Amino acid sequence: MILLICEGRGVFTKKEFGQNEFLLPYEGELLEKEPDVDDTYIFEFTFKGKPFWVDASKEDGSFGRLLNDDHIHPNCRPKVMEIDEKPVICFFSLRPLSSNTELVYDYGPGNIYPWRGKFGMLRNHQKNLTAVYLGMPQIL
Ligand SMILES: C[S@@+](CC[C@H](N)C(=O)[O-])C[C@H]1O[C@@H](n2cnc3c(N)ncnc32)[C@H](O)[C@@H]1O
Repeated sequence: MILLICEGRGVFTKKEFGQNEFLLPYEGELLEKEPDVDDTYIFEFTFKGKPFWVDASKEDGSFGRLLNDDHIHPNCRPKVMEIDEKPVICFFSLRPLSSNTELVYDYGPGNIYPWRGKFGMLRNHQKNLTAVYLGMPQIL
């Protein structure tokens, strides 16, 4: 995990991945009712026609909750998997990824993401320049 100037924390690969490879899960509390908390770390999805939410607001040391948004050049995507009859959100690579690549996915449509303006575009082209190391990165 690395701290970025604009986005806060971000998750980077520490090895190569092939296309469509499993990367990591989005861990948190699985809920069948919309939680009444700040939605920063809430992942909403449908499974078997029903709405679900994963509440990852707890700082539990997991990485899935720390992936940033890039709706223009996402390099991974969340997929709803079924494990023990329960839905689990797993991220898969959209293309081969080299080591030291920030994992980013498209948070979805909407005008609710303030960074998707001028500065978001700037970031997409200057990513290498805005990344700074603060502490030890962790291995995925
Ligand atoms: C699920 S968290 C991602 C991890 C977050 N960076 C952190 O440090 O905890 C979502 C939040 O990250 C930030 N974020 C995500 N993608 C971003 C982007 N492309 N540009 C700027 N901020 C972003 C926003 O503050 C957003 O509310």
